[in-house]
Amino acid sequence: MTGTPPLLSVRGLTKRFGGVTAVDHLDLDVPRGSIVGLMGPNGAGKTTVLNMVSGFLRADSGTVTFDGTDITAKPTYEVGRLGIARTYQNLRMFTGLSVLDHVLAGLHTHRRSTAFGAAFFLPSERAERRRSEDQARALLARVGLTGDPTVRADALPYGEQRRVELARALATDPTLLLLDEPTAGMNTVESRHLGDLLVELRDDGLTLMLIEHNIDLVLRYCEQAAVMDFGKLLISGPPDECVADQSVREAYLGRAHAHTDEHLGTLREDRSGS
Ligand SMILES: Nc1ncnc2c1ncn2[C@@H]1O[C@H](COP(=O)(O)OP(=O)(O)OP(=O)(O)O)[C@@H](O)[C@H]1O
Repeated sequence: MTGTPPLLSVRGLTKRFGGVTAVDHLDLDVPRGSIVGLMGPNGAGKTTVLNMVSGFLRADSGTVTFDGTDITAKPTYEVGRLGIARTYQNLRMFTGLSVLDHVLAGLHTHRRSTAFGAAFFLPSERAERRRSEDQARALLARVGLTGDPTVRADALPYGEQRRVELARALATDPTLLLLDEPTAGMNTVESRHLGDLLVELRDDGLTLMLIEHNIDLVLRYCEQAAVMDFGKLLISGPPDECVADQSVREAYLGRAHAHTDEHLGTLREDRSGS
């Protein structure tokens, strides 16, 4: 990987909300074909970074470069078209929509059908629809969802809804996948299955950046970690080195407890009081 430019490169990225500097001159690289774990205590600025990279939020300053293209000011749909997909911390299932339809919605951007063809249900449209459904079913199988795809997505257990979201994101055929707490609400076994799936996706050529609080998963599945605190990058590098770093321990545990290991199973320290 050395010598290859990173797939995603963030430089001096800054976002303020009123008096809060959510992201503060952040520099971050995501190497091609890697899984990068973005960590940090609650409120550190991680989701705001994902929001800026994916075009949901406009940066106050700094740049985001994706595959050699400056995407800093690009809107979400254009960022998506260039090959970045994301999932959300809070699930966004459409009420009443089936599992299959969620994935078809992701595939939609790649379908070549026309409004005219769809309206008159031309044979080519029927064939296209069948192809899309086959593709959607294959994607669902890929993420480990083998049940009836015609059931309502919002009726599925939480962990399975996360998988639907992943299938929807994969349906857009991304180069870079951004995942905001993909294992939230999953037990250890489900989390590890998801981690194994992420490695398979990486092996298939995808690059992934995930916000993850579970240190076990970051150590197990990520080649690189980046830890934020108060909007700034504390450290980036091999996950074991990041976790062992004193500043990281202090950020999570508070200075007084930085010498203890007791909370490092899941690094999640809520400083917001919420
Ligand atoms: N739309 C917004 N308006 C105002 N403040 C915001 C907004 N979004 C984020 N913030 C603030 O910016 C800071 C960083 O928030 P962000 O959600 O990016 O943190 P995070 O590291 O993702 O936290 P968590 O792990 O809890 O999801 C926090 O202080 C948060 O309250």
